[in-house]
Amino acid sequence: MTPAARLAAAMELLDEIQASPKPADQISSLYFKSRRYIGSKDRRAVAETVWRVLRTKARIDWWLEALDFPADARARVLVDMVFQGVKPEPELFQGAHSASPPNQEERRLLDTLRGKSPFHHAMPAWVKGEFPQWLEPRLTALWGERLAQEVGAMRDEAPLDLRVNTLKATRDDALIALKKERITATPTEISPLGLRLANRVALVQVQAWRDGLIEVQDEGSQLVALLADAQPGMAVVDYCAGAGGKTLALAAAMQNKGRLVACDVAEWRVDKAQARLRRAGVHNVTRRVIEGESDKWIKRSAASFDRVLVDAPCTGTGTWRRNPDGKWQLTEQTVLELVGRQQVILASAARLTKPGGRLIYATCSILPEENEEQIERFLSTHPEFTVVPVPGLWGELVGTPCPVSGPYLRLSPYGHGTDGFFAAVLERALAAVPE
Ligand SMILES: C[S@@+](CC[C@H](N)C(=O)[O-])C[C@H]1O[C@@H](n2cnc3c(N)ncnc32)[C@H](O)[C@@H]1O
Repeated sequence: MTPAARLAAAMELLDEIQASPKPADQISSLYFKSRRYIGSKDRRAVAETVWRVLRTKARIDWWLEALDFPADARARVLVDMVFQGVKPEPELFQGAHSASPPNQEERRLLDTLRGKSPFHHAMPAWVKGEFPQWLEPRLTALWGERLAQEVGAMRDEAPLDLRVNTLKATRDDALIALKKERITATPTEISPLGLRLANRVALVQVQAWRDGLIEVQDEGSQLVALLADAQPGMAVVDYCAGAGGKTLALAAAMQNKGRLVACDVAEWRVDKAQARLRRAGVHNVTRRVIEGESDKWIKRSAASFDRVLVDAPCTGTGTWRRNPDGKWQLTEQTVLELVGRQQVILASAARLTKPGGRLIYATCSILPEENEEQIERFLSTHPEFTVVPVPGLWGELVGTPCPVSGPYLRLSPYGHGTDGFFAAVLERALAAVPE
């Protein structure tokens, strides 16, 4: 592809992303799947432009509005181009599959912006920080003076983290295997099982991944799984298992011994877990599609699990580094709906916990209403559960210096270099609690 064709493709893909309510990565993979002639280098270059525009959309739109210019995909890519210091030379708009050359208005826009910093002192915090305006009061209440740094870190691209599959390798084994394939990785600081890659790689081509020595998992997610303290021989349920990211980690902690049930309402997600489990050499997992809270299996299995992990559906506000488009689709109404669903899911899953067993609630959200407030509400209606403070568990279960001092695990890209995560560990009383 010529640079001109790449530019045109970026405009086209961005346009498709903006026209669809589906996540950007889904639209992007459909786009490239239906254009097999686009090679991997070109794909990477086009995606890089599109993702950069999504990451800096508020800033770009602020400039477009200030200059009285309609904000569409083409204008956004042109503004990004000028902020990248690329001159709109005629070759960039010539030849097969190129976009049309900038018209007079567009030329004026590009001339005005040339050499300017993308940041302007008059930009409000939500524009500089690239988050929806309606979230500003909540994020300010959450982070106060740290707001700019916290949201700044959420704008950056996330690193690629791997979890070492202890069923097949130690962290040192995995490091050596990766080195043999000329892949540079460094041990993560908080998770004892994590490796962070210096550069993005296509893992399907990596033998260590194909052999199941490593799996993609954010460091924060690894820590949540470790806090669940799933042990060999236990009965464990991963209640919102999805495609099995945490199931795999739980199975490794259990050394393949005991019973691990991975359930979810979405059959297609549970199906996706199968190949991952096989690759990882996991054989103590039963996958189960449930109908929802009224599923008969839940009733039948009441009070029969030592560990119940609820990795609840959430706003994903902790994963903005990976899904920069998600934040622009989030509404207050969605938050409200999710909080309601989480409440119902948590109460339903709690029934599965044995007396003396533990219920672990986690989200990849940073919002207190999905996290601390959710737990407080649950505890007020479930007196048989109490909080087990994370710092007291950390030494034995994780072993690195504990990153939090409060009762819950709360991680953020700025504070910990992980995705934003929350986890609470609750324990069910051995005997019934009097009313
Ligand atoms: C955050 S994702 C889980 C990610 C997964 N645990 C992992 O580590 O890869 C939340 C999951 O909850 C599932 N879910 C949504 N509503 C549910 C319900 N009522 N009961 C069980 N699972 C549900 C979704 O299908 C989704 O897979």
